[in-house]
Amino acid sequence: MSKKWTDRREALIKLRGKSMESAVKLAFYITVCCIAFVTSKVVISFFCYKRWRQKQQLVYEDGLSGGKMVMFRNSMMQSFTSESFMKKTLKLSNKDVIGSGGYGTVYKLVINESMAFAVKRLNKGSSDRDRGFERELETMGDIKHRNIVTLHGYCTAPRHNLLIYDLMPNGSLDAVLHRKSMNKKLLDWPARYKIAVGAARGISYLHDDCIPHIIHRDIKSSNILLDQNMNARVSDFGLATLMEPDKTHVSTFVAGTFGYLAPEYFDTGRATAKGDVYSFGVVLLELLTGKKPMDETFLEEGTKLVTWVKSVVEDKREEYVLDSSLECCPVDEINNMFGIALMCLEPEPSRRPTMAEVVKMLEQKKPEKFVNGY
Ligand SMILES: Nc1ncnc2c1ncn2[C@@H]1O[C@H](COP(=O)(O)OP(=O)(O)OP(=O)(O)O)[C@@H](O)[C@H]1O
Repeated sequence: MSKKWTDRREALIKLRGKSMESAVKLAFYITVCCIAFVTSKVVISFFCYKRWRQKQQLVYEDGLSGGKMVMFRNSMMQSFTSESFMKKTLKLSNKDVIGSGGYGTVYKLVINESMAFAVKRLNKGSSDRDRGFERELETMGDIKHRNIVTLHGYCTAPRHNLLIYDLMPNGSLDAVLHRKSMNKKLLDWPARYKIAVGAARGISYLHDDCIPHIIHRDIKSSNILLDQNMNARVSDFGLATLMEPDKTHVSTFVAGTFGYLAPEYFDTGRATAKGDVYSFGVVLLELLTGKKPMDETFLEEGTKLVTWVKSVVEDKREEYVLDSSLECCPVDEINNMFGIALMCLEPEPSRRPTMAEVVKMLEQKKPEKFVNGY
């Protein structure tokens, strides 16, 4: 009797062992199947994305000039080919110049009565850098936001690289604010506030919503362009990175512009999102005072816009530094913007707000009367 029980127990144990073994095998097969399934999905998605990207681009290689033009396809671009576009860009001359900066010259390219672009001709780099240039531009081509100047395509040719942007009919904030020939009346208080909010939204989008996150590195009033409704559009993002000589090392190359650079940048040479916040603070001061960060009178007195405003605001004499054309504007709204500017200009980066926080603070105190809405 007891032997019978022992046999049964052994048989039972063997059976359990076998079923355990098959359960482990089953789990193993299920895991392998799952991994294979996920991997195949990733691979398929990758190839689908590559095909989609190819479809999104119109590529034209010009055998004669050795150039290549890539247009990111969108509804605006459907009606003409890269070939005709390239031919028109090759005809651009001095009479089409609308501006120039540290990276090159900007031309107005008119396609027809209803369509025009801004073409930026960049000084040429090495071929290695050009490959990096193309990769980065493909990323930039994906960025679409109403407060960012759209990049429609690019052209690489042996002697120059071209970037094709939306043309901003009202030029740059710098020109409207500081050039005597421009109509400063366009910039009443609500218009300035709208520009501040729009630019903040654009930069916040680059910092938080783009993957990978983008640090602009050169926020300044000449990189804030104005569309037909005086909405702010941030331009030139990524150019500082594109043009950097060697991205794999910490660079001593100063990518930004004096007067806008955060103090820590001079010590570390590292660009950060908080550095952009500082530069944006300088732009807010420009909007409030109507003065350039490196105004000649500041240089003569051995000071600069930020230092001058900080000392006056500490004494609660904001009206003394305010642009004379803003004197009749609501004091609390103006003080609010001064307060936000000073937070952005904190010497210690960790004490500065993020751009998302700046957007929120600006939106909380919007002026009641806005030009063309928000
Ligand atoms: N998309 C655009 N639409 C209309 N005007 C533009 C456009 N892009 C640039 N501009 C004009 O061309 C000028 C030069 O632009 P660019 O970006 O080359 O130099 P910058 O920003 O002034 O200086 P830096 O190159 O040193 O940053 C701008 O100030 C602006 O007036």
